[in-house]
Amino acid sequence: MSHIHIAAAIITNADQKMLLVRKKNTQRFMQAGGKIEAGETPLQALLRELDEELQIQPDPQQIIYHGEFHAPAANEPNHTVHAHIYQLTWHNSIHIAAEIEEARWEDPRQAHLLPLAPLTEHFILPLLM
Ligand SMILES: Nc1nc2c([nH]c(=O)n2[C@H]2C[C@H](O)[C@@H](COP(=O)(O)OP(=O)(O)OP(=O)(O)O)O2)c(=O)[nH]1
Repeated sequence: MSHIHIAAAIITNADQKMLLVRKKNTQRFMQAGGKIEAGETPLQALLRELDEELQIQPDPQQIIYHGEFHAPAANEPNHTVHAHIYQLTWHNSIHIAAEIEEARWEDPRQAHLLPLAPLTEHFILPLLM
């Protein structure tokens, strides 16, 4: 079993909805974020991914760290994600990159109705309940 190290974010808006993204050619919704590259801290990786995927540049001082969570990887069989999970609020617009097929603001109580990555289903939603 291989490990994928990622940094990902719980992003909520003024309506208490959470942002879920579905990447191109995949089925499951998950947190914005992605793989941590060599030489990057998890927070640096998060800020880079949020800029790349959503064109947002949140203030690092306003980002809360929840810790590291492990779950089966959504899109890569026989891989586990080791995810550094952060949380922030975002009240402005987002502009999704080509690698994101769909982004939606979802009520956390309704999110279980969507196909979700295991990390989101088993760790993120319980954090928000
Ligand atoms: N971003 C993100 N990835 C997740 C979550 N849950 C989960 O299993 N993953 C998995 C999906 C992928 O197998 C892996 C992230 O890889 P990715 O391909 O999206 O990352 P990346 O943007 O850095 O893209 P690349 O370098 O591979 O092109 O982690 C999640 O909530 N957010």
